[in-house]
Amino acid sequence: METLRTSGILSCKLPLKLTETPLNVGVSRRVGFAYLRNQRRTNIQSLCLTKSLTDNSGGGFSSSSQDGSSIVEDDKEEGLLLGTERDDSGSVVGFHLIPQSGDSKVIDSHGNGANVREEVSEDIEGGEEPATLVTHNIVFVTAEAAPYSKTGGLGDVCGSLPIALAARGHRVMVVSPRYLDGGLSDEKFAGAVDSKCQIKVYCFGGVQEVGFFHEYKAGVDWVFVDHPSYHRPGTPYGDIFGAFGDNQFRFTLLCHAACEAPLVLPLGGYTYGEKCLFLANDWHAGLVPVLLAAKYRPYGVYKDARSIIVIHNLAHQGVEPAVTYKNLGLPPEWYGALEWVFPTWARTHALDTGEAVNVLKGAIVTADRILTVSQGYSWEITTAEGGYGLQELLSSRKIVLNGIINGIDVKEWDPSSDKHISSHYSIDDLSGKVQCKIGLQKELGLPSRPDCPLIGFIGRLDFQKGVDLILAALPELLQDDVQFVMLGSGEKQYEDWMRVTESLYKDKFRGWVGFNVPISHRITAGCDILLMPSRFEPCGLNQLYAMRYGTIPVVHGTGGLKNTVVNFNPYAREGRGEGTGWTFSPLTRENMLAALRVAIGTYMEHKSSWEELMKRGMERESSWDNAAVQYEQVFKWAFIDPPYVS
Ligand SMILES: Nc1ncnc2c1ncn2[C@@H]1O[C@H](COP(=O)(O)OP(=O)(O)O[C@H]2O[C@H](CO)[C@@H](O)[C@H](O)[C@H]2O)[C@@H](O)[C@H]1O
Repeated sequence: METLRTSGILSCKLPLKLTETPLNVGVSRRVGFAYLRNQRRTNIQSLCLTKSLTDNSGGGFSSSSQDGSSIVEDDKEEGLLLGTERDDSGSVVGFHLIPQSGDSKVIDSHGNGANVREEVSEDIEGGEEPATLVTHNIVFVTAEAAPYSKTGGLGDVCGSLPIALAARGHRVMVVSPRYLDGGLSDEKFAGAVDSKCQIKVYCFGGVQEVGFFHEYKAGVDWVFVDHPSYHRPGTPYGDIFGAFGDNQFRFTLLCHAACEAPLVLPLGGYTYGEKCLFLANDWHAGLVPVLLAAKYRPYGVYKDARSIIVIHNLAHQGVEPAVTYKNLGLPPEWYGALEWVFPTWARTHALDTGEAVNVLKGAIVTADRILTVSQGYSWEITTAEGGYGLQELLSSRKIVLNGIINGIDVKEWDPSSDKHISSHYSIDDLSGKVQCKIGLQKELGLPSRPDCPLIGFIGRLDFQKGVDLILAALPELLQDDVQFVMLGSGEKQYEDWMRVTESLYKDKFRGWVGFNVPISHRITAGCDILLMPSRFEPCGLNQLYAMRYGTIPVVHGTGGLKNTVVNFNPYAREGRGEGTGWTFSPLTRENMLAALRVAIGTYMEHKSSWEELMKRGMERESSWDNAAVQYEQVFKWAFIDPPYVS
């Protein structure tokens, strides 16, 4: 089958700088200790020549070895203790360098400076604990990455987690489409230059020429896959007429391109090589683990790579009619991996056999590990209520299923420096918050009333976010002396409802239909309460932003909301109180109204409790640092096991 060729290598127009290191299989497998040392010297020398690296600070530096993991090297020959880390099958999965003393440093392959990385100690049979630094070549594959593209939380995560991992010494690439819509947003891609490297992707009955653009920023290689199908008005997924009909094609291209990128792109002079760790995000990237198993490993490529499917939202699985399987560039015998049969009740007519392909299912049965964005959600997806039909499959892989709560970009979301808000404030001086509230009321044309409780909602207007509950409860809620602002876009019925409600409650309600990041910051800062009645919420970011801005979340106790918002208890800790918001459950209009009314009552009548609530939320550690450490643990587990599909 044509698609089995790793055609990208052959058709890459840019001559690779590292011609002495063939991009073939088994580089890492043949690596013996002596070979490795020599090879590393060669690499480091050429790295120094290419990039004029200097490291005068002592300690050491690292190179990215051709096979993947970075090796921290002491610059004194006699100080070097290097050991290979092997898995059960004897494959090299990492390298240990144990410096004799002093700090170890990691220099990224772009030579843009040294990153001092926390040392990770490993127990070695009860004796002294030498430091072990194992870093990885990580390839994020995602349909969106902020600030280049963002329609929701996926963009936020894939725009900030890679930076956090790069700062910890990993070599990180993010592969995402180069969306151009002919408007102002195209400027976001202005810093990405054409790599002049093109590959051929064999799929959908033909051959597609795909290019790569590249920008190195914040320690990360941002790689944008270029193809005419990404150049059109609308969001990454659709336009005013709905979802694009060719999304399966567009994201198939993304996955094929992402699998080739580490092999063909000499970023900063070096390819990432075969020993990568792919983080495939949601169904759009779900073909990556399948391609590794079906297209590459049978031909000896990516034998030592690992893949993790990161599920941000199980409700979207990339399901299309079974006949489309032949378009995906996969060998026919792998059909079973994607095979999906709808239950009888879900079929549309008597002749509907219910046969389909499900890309996310393919990822779940081929990825080495599965991650979700909170512990709560990692359990929910194994249940009939939260599994969207995949619960049994996910349960069968429970042993490799973990949840890690998302972090947030604490620089972008910082009330003491946020460029989008009218006044700055911090936990030590909250006075600016009321200015933000007044500013928001003015901007939206609401009466300027600093004492009136202002409730906000930000998010997609759809079933997941529980907008129907807000719609059902608002007429009653607006009987009280409150103001309510909503920012969102999505289902037309809700957008229309927002417009009508605004005209009915001119002094109390404002609905901003659309996607507007600066306004989302101003609502987060200006409101007193943020409402999130999500039916399910894998993690949720808005409640994290809200807490950081001293805005109290009132949320349905589900998934990541339950894991991140601690219910307010004024009597805990000998009357000093604890909690950062309110969680209600089960999800009913009455429960939501009751929780809101308790929150409003506390705001009106217990000012000091309210301030304590605000401060506890603002103090909460939400940076990516914690999450990045947990991700590293999962990476480690991924490399301990042999590839799930070899
Ligand atoms: N109209 C608008 N204008 C401006 N900004 C808007 C907006 N509507 C939404 N946003 C922003 O988009 C992001 C949405 O974050 P969510 O966590 O709600 O993610 P979402 O449901 O998209 O993603 C999924 O992935 C994320 C990441 O893993 C999970 O947190 C989440 O639970 C899961 O459903 C936030 O930054 C929010 O401020």
